[in-house]
This record gives sequence, C-alpha cells and structure tokens, in this order.
Amino acid sequence: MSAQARIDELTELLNHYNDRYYQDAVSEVSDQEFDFLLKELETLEAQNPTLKRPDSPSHRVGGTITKSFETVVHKYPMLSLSNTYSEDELRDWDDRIKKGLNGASYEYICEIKFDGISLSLTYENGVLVRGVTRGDGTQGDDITTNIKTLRTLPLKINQKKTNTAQTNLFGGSTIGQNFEIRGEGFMPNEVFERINLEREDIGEDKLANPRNAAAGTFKMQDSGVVASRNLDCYIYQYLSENDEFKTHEESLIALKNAGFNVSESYKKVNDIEGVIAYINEWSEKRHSLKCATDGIVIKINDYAQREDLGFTAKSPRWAIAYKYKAESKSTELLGVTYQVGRTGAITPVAELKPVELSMTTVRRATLHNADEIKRLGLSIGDQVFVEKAGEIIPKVTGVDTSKLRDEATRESSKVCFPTNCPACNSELYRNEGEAAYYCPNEMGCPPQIKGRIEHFIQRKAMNIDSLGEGKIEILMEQGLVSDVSDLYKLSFESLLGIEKVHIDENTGKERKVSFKEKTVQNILDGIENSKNQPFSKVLFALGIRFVGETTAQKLAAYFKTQEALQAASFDELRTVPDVGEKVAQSLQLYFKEDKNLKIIENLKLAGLKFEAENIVLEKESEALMGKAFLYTGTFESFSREELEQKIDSNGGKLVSGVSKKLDFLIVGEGAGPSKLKKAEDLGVKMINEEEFKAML
Ligand SMILES: NC(=O)c1ccc[n+]([C@@H]2O[C@H](COP(=O)([O-])OP(=O)(O)OC[C@H]3O[C@@H](n4cnc5c(N)ncnc54)[C@H](O)[C@@H]3O)[C@@H](O)[C@H]2O)c1
Ligand SMILES: [Zn+2]
Repeated sequence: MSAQARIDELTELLNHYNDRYYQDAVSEVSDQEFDFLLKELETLEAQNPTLKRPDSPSHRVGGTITKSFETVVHKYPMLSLSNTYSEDELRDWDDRIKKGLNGASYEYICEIKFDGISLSLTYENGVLVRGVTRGDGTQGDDITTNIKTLRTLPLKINQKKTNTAQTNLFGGSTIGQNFEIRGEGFMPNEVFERINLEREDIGEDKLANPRNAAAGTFKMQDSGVVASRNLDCYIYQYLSENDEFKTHEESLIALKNAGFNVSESYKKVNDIEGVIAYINEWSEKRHSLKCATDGIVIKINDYAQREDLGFTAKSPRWAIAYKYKAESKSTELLGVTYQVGRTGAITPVAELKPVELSMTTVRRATLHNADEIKRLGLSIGDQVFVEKAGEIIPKVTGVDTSKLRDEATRESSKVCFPTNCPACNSELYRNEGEAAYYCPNEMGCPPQIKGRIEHFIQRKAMNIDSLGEGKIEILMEQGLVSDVSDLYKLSFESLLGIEKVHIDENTGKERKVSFKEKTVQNILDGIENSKNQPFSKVLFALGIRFVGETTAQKLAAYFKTQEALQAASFDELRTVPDVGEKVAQSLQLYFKEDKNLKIIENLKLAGLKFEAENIVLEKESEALMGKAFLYTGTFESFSREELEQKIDSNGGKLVSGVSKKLDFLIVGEGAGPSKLKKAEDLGVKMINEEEFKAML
C-alpha cells in the first residue's frame, strides 16, 4: 500500500473512532490499538509531510461539542497529553526535557492518570459558576448543573479554613477567589458495576468500561439521574491570572487545603529513575483504587520551566502520559456455557482455568455473542488470551497461537453457537440489527420465567425479599408459579412442608431449604406487603424491556394510570422525559400481547396498584445527603408518606430502626416511648418537625 493510501485509510479510521468515542461514548477498539494506529499515522506523516491531510487526527485534540448544551469558549485551551507505552520512549522524552532546560535541574510530579473525562471548573468570587467539558479543546459543553451533583466539589470556597491551613505552609500563598481548575470526572467502579447490572436487567447492552459510562453520564440532560450515579472528580490543575504559586506541588497542596478532592497518590521525584519507580509502584496497586486508571502522568513541577518548554498544537511539552499496556494472560478454555437471560437473550460465557489478572482470579469471561465466537475461532481446550476491558470485565481477546494444538483436535472441539435454546430447546432467532440471539419461548422457558420473577421481587420493584435464595426455583419446580401473578395465589397450605436440597455450585456443599411455618409466613407477609408498592414500582416490576426504574417513575408520574399508559400513542409516549423511540416501541409491543394483559389483569385482581399516588420526581436538594433518618409519631405538615418523600428527595435515607447508624430521629405527636428511650441511650440526635423543616 502506498504511503498516501495508508495515510488516507488511517485518517478516516481514526476520525471514525474519535467520533464514536467522544460523541457516542463507545470504543470500537481498545485504547492501546487506537494509540498504536495514531502513532503509525504520525510516523507516516513525519516521513511524508506533504501527504498530511487537513483533517488529520494527529494535530487536533479529539472531541467535539454537542448541541444539547450551551457552548462555552475556554479561557485557556484544554489540550491533550502526548502518550507512550514504552520506558525507552519515556527516557527519550526525559532527554528532550533536559535539552529544553539547558541542563538546569528539575523535578517531576508523578500523578495517577484517572480514566474519565476532563473537566474545567470556573470559580468567581470563590463560588463555582461553571463546569465545562473539554469539547474540541477550544470550546466545550456547559454542564454546570451536572457538575454540581459532585459531592466532593466545593460549591463555595471556605476562605477561613483555607487561610488557616495555608499560612503555616507557604507563608500565605492560598488559592485565589477567581480561578479555573481542571480535573478528571469519573464514575467509581462500584457504580459502574451497579449500572451494568441494571442495564442487563432491562435488556440494554452493557457499557464497556467506566470511562465510557462517565462520559455518557456527564452529558445527560436529567441531573437527577446524574446525581443518582455518584460521579466524582479528582482535581489536578490550577489556573489563574494572579500567579499564586510557583510550582505545581504548591498548587496541589493549596487546593487540597481549600477542600478540593486532590488524590493523595501524587509524588515528587528528582529524575527519570524516580518516575520509573513510581510507574512500577502503581502498576498493580492502581487496581485497588476505586476508579479506573490507564496510566501515569508525568509533569514538570516548576511553572517557569513549564513556560520555557511550551506546547505543541495538541499537548504541553512539559508533560507526558505513560500508559500501562492492558494486562493479558494466557489460560485454557475449559468450556463455553450459554446463559439465558430474562429477556431470552443468550450470552456465551467462557469457562476458564483460573488465572490471576489485575489482582483478581478470573474463572469466566464474556464472549459477547455468536459473531464474537466466530471471529475468535475458538476450540475447547485452546489456550486463549484473557484481558480486562477497562480494567473491570474480563474478556477473551484471542487464541494463543504459540500453543496451538493440531488441527484435527481443534476441529473436533470447535465452539459452535447453539441453534437451539440450551434450556428449553426452542429454535433461537435474531432480530435485525441486533447481535444477540433470543429464545422465543417466553412463557415456557424456565430461566426466562425465573428471571422475570426475580426481577419482579427485587428490592427496587415489589421488594419481596422473603422469596430470595433459590426459593423461586423451588416454587417453579413444584409447579406453583409460572408467571408473576401466580405469586399472589400462593397459600399457606400449598407452601408448608416443601423441601429441597441445594448443592452449591462453587463449594459443592449441600444446603437444605425447607418451608417451615415461619418461612411460609414470611413469604406470605412479603407478598402481602408488596401490594402497597406504588404504581411506578409495579410498572418497573413488570419487566418491560428498556423500562428501568427511572423511566418507570417518569411514566407513572406522567400517565398516572396503567390504562392511560396502555392507550398512549407512540408520539404521546415520546413526549415523556427520557422516553426515546426504543422505549416507546417496547411499551407498545408489550401492551399488544394478550398474555401480558392477562398478567396485568390478574395482578389487578390481586390488589396491586396500577394508579399513581403522589410521586416525587425530581430531587429537591442535597440538604440531607448521607444522613440517616427515622421518625416516630405523627406530624402537622406531613403525612408519613410525605415525610418519607421529603427525606428521600433531599438526599437523606430512611432507616428501619434506632441504632448507632441513625443520625436523626424526627419526633412527632404521640412518639413511641421505646424509640425515644433507645435513641437517648445511644445519643442519637432528636429533632422536632420545625427543626427538620429548617434542615431542608
Ligand atoms: N478506543 C477508542 O476508540 C478511542 C478513540 C479515541 C480516543 N481514545 C483514547 O483516548 C485518548 C485520547 O484522549 P485524550 O486526548 O483525552 O488523551 P488522554 O485521555 O490519553 O490524556 C489526556 C487526558 O488525561 C486526563 N488526565 C487524567 N489524569 C490526569 C492528570 N493527573 N493530569 C492531567 N491529565 C489527566 C485529562 O482528562 C486529560 O485531558 C487516546 O490516546 C486513546 O487512548 C480511544
Ligand atoms: Zn428457552
């Protein structure tokens, strides 16, 4: 291929990956692969400067602005960082620094490179006034309302605290009143995993990694949803007109003292050996951090020296990112299992000989879908490479060809995606434009039925936790339930005395489950109580594809009744906040099916709520954030429900009893003396209705 042809090809390919990455928060290839292709393009362009295209990704900061937010021009451009995966290249960079500084001595600050999206935050008169994305580097999206949901970000500088903390350090150099800071907004791993479980539950594709999830969330229109995702941000840069500091280190300490979330992980070193030691120190340790990381950033500490070194069009010369290669290990493919989800989607899972990867033992890895299995060309018994995508979900990336067995053996144990459901043997089908195969036997396929019932009873839905721990399976085997409405037909007599011995998959240990009187009563109480769940929860519990918890809340608040929702036209559905084409379509499909209507009818007969009461939609404030409340007695201005909603919508949480974990007991008329006594003994703060109102 000619240089021109390859340059064209790479330019177009990389521009495409950039669009997908920055606009849709999707990675079609790994970061490493992207970076290697970009390096190839840069090398070719350097050798053939005349062939470089004006739209080359090599001289622009990747990223765009979107139409859904106001555009803000950055006061100081937001650049990228040059990067390397190799120690040799890092040493070359250090040589260039040495030359650039004419032999003057220098210090580096090493920092963890958190993998999220860069944010620019502007403070005026000590108050946070704007939060903007990097965008194309020159201008970005104003996402201030979403930024304000970050709990670790001071909305206003506490000047008194700042001053006292500062004076003993630098003889008074504190952060100013008007400045800009930069940081990395990220989604904690734990939240990412939770969201993926939720997505899986409602039949959405899983997100590939926390970075993409963070990028998508920071640009959501509904800041209530953003708040529920507990995004966070590490601050790593301070910019102002007043030159408050002479070094980066001073600025980090001052930011920390002023209450900003500066990661403790940074370190000052004197030379490149110190940098390498830092890189080695964190190569494993970084996996224990609460968020995704993809490398180390190395920066010159002294601001005057930074100025001497300057910038290229795309990045500062005084800093570089060292990126860790994704850790990949070879292990044996023991088998492939096929899981049938609640929606009937079939997911292939690789069963692996256990292998240590990024500080965890990996036994299973996702194979995504049939196309992926074909692409990988797997045979049982192969040695395969396993990698952690975005450092969290293990996946099989290929066959280890250095340990290939003979062709005949491989051929005889080739992995073929099944044509029929592994659970009920129905022939599988695939929707146009979707990668997954589905089992069509909704009403008769046991894992689908079980999945739907498990979805129905979960805490966020009907909250029948007395039915957990394998009990659903037993009820299904006994022929007592085949859809969710059967739960409401269960009787004491039908349940009492049922027994089953479970064998734990992992330990092989036996465990006997028996439905004794107390168990049965618990189950029936749980089912009875579930009838009080509001319409929004019932709607979510039905398990309509793509209708998650929040969507269900919005639909319930908008339509008020199931009849109105069912009668709504496609266009009317689309007018509800958050309801897109996909959701609207799915709702219409759901209500077209007689079997679904039959279930709804049965649930109505059982007494479930299909009409909305007062529903709080939006978060009101974060005034009660992180505080645990309990109330006792009655109140003048709130009913119990209203009080609970108030606590919830202002960020507090309601707990079920008086304990040390309780922050406030709200005491009303006719309060229970035992609660008061216990609260007093434990030193729990008690407040009355007025005091509670004042907190809001
Ligand atoms: N997989 C794909 O399809 C695809 C597509 C486009 C880009 N990418 C990836 O994105 C990279 C380009 O993104 P980029 O320009 O944001 O570069 P980058 O993410 O590699 O590095 C720059 C960014 O690092 C972040 N950062 C984190 N911690 C930091 C710290 N302590 N100090 C300073 N900055 C810190 C900042 O947000 C900064 O903007 C590519 O190199 C590639 O790895 C991947
Ligand atoms: Zn099936």
